[in-house]
Amino acid sequence: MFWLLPPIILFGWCLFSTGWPLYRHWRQAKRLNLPILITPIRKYGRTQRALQFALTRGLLLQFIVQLPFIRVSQGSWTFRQKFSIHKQYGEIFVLVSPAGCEIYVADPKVAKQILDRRVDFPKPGRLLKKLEAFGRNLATVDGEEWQRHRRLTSKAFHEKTYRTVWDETCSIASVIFRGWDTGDVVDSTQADMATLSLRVLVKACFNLDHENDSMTTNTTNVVLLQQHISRYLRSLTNPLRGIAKQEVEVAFRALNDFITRLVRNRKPTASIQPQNDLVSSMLAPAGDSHFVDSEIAGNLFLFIFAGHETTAGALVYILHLLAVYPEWQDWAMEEVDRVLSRSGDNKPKFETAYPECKRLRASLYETLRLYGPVPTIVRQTANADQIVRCSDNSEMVVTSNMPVNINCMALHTNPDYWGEDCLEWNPGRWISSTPDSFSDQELFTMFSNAFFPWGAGPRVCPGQRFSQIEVVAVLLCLLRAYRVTIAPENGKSLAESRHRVISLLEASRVGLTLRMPGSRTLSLIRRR
Ligand code: HEM
Repeated sequence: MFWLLPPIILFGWCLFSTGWPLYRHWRQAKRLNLPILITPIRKYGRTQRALQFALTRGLLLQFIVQLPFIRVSQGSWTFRQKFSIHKQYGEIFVLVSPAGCEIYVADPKVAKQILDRRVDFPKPGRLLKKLEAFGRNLATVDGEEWQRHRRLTSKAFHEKTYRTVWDETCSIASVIFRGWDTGDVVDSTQADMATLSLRVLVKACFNLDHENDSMTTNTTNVVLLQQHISRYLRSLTNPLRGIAKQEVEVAFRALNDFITRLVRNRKPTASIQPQNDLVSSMLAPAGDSHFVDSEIAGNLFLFIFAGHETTAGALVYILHLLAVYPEWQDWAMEEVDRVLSRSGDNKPKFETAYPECKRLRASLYETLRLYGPVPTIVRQTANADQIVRCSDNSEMVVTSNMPVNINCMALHTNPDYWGEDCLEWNPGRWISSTPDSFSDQELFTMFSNAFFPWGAGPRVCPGQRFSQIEVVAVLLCLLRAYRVTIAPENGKSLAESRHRVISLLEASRVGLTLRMPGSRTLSLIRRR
């Protein structure tokens, strides 16, 4: 019988090491007076990895897969489950695991209060430390320090910047689409959109010209820089995904070198010849606030990452969605033709063309609603309890040091706000006139209460307008000359290929941002 002892001890230990913390956290959760969902599976732990393995290989029975605690224990669950868990547990619930308690919020009124109350609900510092390898930056600091970072960086976003974003995007996108127009299939959508958005950022924020500047003399350099960023960021979100340490170090050194050279080149002339861009804004003191070198480096890294990874992701999704839904592509094309015929110019101007592109903006909003790069916005309470008012006017007390996640995916797919077709990609929902009339069409704002792709409140994304202009310019350049379609795969019908693309969209994963696992081949058909 002695042989039974080790497995019994092991089983007892597992039970105790999971059960005891689970019990303590459950007691803590009870104080919140919220619905409780308990999972014995620890986020990022070994059991979660084993579960993920079993789920991806279909090794579990369907009824087990459908258990709520299994549904919230898989990676990227907020994207995959959409509103469904909240439908069962309510718009606000607390998830209890051996690692602790976390509140999930899909109540728009509560989400807005949390994002508005920057001091009561700061960002959880420990999560953001990873983004500080180059120095402290706007996304990783709080309190007065955050105010200083925001003041010094926001000076860089003005109408001239936006005009540069528009012009630069139009010129780069036209070249990319000409390159795609070979009659062949396009399998470089992700790489090309990442390069495009990085080049636009490098021009608009750093005033570096990819053709004339010695730092980014040719396409290869931007592509290389993009690869280093991508490798470095992947290593942050998933250190276990087999990226060799050496490769990460090479990527880190290359990025560090780029940032250091950029600052060194600009420092001597920053005060004599300010260039109105992000680098100038950070080098020039505003009143008595200024940045030290590591903060400049930290912010340059942040803007490189936040400014291109998110927009590139949105572009990849939108191109695939337009290809999957040709009827909405026709609808968007109608607007493009009208905007271009009005301006009578093949080179549409930012000031006149952009405000007219409402259907293109609607297509972006609808894409971000279902495939926004940031599916969850994380906050926590500081050292004091906080009271918030819910949509049903009841009060909720959030205890101190409690993680609070705004579940944007759930907010964006709640049928009460978005209707029964909430899971369909339907850009028309954003336009308030009859679908085929232009005269009185307006972009709907009634959804804005339950729509948080760029966050909200004081920490709302400073690149919101930047990214909208970039995406609209890409779509305008695409649809004025081409139609984008799914390239049928060998031996598959078009319907089957479309179906495969939809499955791929739904297989997206949440890392630092939401990403499709690879892009499918698209093709361009010339319109005229
Ligand atoms: C479709 C494109 C984009 C989306 C969906 C997006 C989304 C977001 C979201 C949700 C946040 C807030 C996170 C939070 O509150 O914790 C954020 C913050 C931020 N974004 Fe964006 N973003 C986009 C493009 C950009 C661009 C183009 C830039 C820069 C040019 C940028 C720079 C930043 C920065 C610096 C922050 C941190 C702000 C702070 O903490 O005060 N983003 N973004």
